[in-house]
Amino acid sequence: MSAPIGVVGGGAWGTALAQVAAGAGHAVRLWAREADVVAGINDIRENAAFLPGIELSRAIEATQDWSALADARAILIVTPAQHMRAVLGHLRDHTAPLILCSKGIEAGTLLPLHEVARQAVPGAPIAVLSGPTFAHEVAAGLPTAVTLAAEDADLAADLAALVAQPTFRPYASTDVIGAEIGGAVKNVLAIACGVVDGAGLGQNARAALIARGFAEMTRFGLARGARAETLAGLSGLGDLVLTSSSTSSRNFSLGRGIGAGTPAAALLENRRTVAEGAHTAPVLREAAAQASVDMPITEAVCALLEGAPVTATIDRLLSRPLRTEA
Ligand SMILES: NC(=O)c1ccc[n+]([C@@H]2O[C@H](COP(=O)([O-])OP(=O)(O)OC[C@H]3O[C@@H](n4cnc5c(N)ncnc54)[C@H](O)[C@@H]3O)[C@@H](O)[C@H]2O)c1
Ligand SMILES: O=P(O)(O)OC[C@H](O)CO
Repeated sequence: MSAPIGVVGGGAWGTALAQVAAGAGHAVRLWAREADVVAGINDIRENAAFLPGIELSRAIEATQDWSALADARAILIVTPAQHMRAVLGHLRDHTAPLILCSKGIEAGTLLPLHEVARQAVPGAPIAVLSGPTFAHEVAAGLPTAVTLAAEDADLAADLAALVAQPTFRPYASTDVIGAEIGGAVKNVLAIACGVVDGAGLGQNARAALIARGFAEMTRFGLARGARAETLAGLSGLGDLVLTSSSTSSRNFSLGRGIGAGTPAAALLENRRTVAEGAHTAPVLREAAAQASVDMPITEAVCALLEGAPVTATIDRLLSRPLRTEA
């Protein structure tokens, strides 16, 4: 039997990716933080806390023991972005490739996650997997495609082949920063689209916001070294289209609640699942200021998360001076 695939993170996405890896024929070791998640996966083949209703493969063994990942041939990292550095501290001496599947930018350092991983696990090759992927659809075997990026083109192709299934098609890329920026920024834009929906501003407004949001993602991405074609691909525009129009998105739903008049603080209090856009927005605003990139939609989302009134925030966005589209 070949070496197992490791997965770190027993939330919805880590569990769905464990199911994908098992479906691709691998033994899978899934490290989860919660004892109830580990017990549920091993005993009744279900992650009732984060991915209820999906029968999980017997090839998945859940654990809270870091040493169970020692012989993994590759490890998928799927914790919330702001916890990634702390979690990777447990893997410091690993040399197997790490595939980062989380979406965000580290607060404080403003580093993209692949640079966090490079610092935290210096001996491991780093790759990024990102794209339009609602966990429950992927776990149910519905089809999608993702970007799998590594600086080394051969590594990207090898890792893509390792996790591919007919219903899970990774497209290899060498644009690591591009794959990361699309996923991080779309979560913030999804909150904005949810606000438009919750406030009843109509479908034209949402389409305009998606287009101007994509312009914002592109400006920021290009300033940080991303390639335009990656931003227009699966991990950028593809994921933006998905998340900005569906209540299956935690970020869109958060925005919808804000738009309908519930304070952001109340919506964020005591949640067990993560809406990454709420954590990414202030970090993105700071990173954009540092790069001298204008991101008015991101600024509006930050204001709403900080408690600004919905109508006044939308009015401010709509009354910006007219400009050219390019
Ligand atoms: N759910 C999806 O459909 C999906 C798809 C693609 C990418 N992602 C990304 O994957 C990442 C994980 O999201 P998810 O949906 O699996 O999470 P989730 O909302 O289902 O679960 C929350 C996760 O956070 C973990 N957590 C909470 N506090 C923690 C701490 N202090 N240290 C370490 N871990 C902690 C929990 O153990 C749990 O795994 C996010 O960056 C998300 O944007 C999610
Ligand atoms: O539920 P969301 O908003 O975190 O979105 C999940 C994934 O990122 C979609 O690709």
